[in-house]
Amino acid sequence: LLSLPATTTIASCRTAMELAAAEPNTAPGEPPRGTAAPSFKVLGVCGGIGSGKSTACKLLVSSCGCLAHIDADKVAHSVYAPGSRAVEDVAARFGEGVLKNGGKGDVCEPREIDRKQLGAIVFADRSAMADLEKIVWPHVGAAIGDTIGKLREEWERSGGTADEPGGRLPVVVLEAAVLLDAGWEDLADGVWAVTVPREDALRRLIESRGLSEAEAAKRIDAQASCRGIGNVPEEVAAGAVTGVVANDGSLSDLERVLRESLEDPSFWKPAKEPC
Ligand SMILES: CC(C)(COP(=O)(O)OP(=O)(O)OC[C@H]1O[C@@H](n2cnc3c(N)ncnc32)[C@H](O)[C@@H]1O)[C@@H](O)C(=O)NCCC(=O)NCCS
Ligand SMILES: Nc1ncnc2c1ncn2[C@@H]1O[C@H](COP(=O)(O)OP(=O)(O)OP(=O)(O)O)[C@@H](O)[C@H]1O
Repeated sequence: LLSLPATTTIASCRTAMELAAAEPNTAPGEPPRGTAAPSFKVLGVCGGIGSGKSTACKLLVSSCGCLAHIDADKVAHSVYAPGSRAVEDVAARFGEGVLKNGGKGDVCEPREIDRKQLGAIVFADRSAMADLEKIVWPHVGAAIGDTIGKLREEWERSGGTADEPGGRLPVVVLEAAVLLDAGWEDLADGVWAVTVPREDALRRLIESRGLSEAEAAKRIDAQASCRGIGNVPEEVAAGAVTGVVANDGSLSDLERVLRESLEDPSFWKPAKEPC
């Protein structure tokens, strides 16, 4: 049986077959014409806070038939498993104050990170965040690689086709704001940046997260120096970002753009020549 971490979502809404049947020019049982299918692919999705990355990734699975969604934020949280090596490395760098109960709990209890305390330090100090990233990213990258490997194995074991009932497009969606800075684009066959006008991101963060305008602005600005967030045109020109998804309309506009993008070969890295 496939055992995947709780950080992976495999949904079962519309199947690739249903999608294919809904496509006017596609024979039932075939993936929609021109999509990245049939070969197994990883789609990296980056973008700033409030741009709509999570919303887009959920739609890619629930409405567009992609296989699974890996959320790097959740993977990072799982790296701080109580008592893990990462917990001790973080405590050694940032002090016992970033541990629950200041690290002074029952000696038999595994030591746990207090993410709120840690966040208060690193979101206010870019060089502290860089130190944290150095500790955490290698664990996150390895866990993501393992999960992709398991999904690929499972896909291949199932016959590697999208044309069975319940079959889905063999596309694993990897959501990570820091995808490019962390160097995880090598895991992906395409990298999309979700973009939104600043005033829309502000409004969405104020409405959906209850942040004040000043807090929302601070969080948006804190990510402005991240690759694939503050410099999307440059990353497109360099070929690191293969597609831009403008999330400046309604949710149904977003869904339509995602479907079109999945089918557009120019939104993917060029296929590698066989050796
Ligand atoms: C600082 C931590 C403990 C705060 O945890 P908390 O649960 O309070 O916040 P959460 O993880 O949900 O992050 C809040 C927002 O900040 C963004 N964010 C988190 N880390 C980073 C980072 N290094 N650079 C830019 N944005 C980041 C997230 O994408 C999210 O939009 C946590 O974010 C963390 O460990 N960050 C470092 C690891 C990392 O880079 N994670 C991001 C993807 S792997
Ligand atoms: N096209 C849209 N129309 C209306 N609301 C939207 C749209 N896209 C996203 N939203 C809403 O905006 C809010 C932020 O979206 P979402 O959580 O997907 O952003 P995010 O980029 O994943 O943020 P974070 O980096 O914090 O995870 C959510 O409440 C979401 O429902």
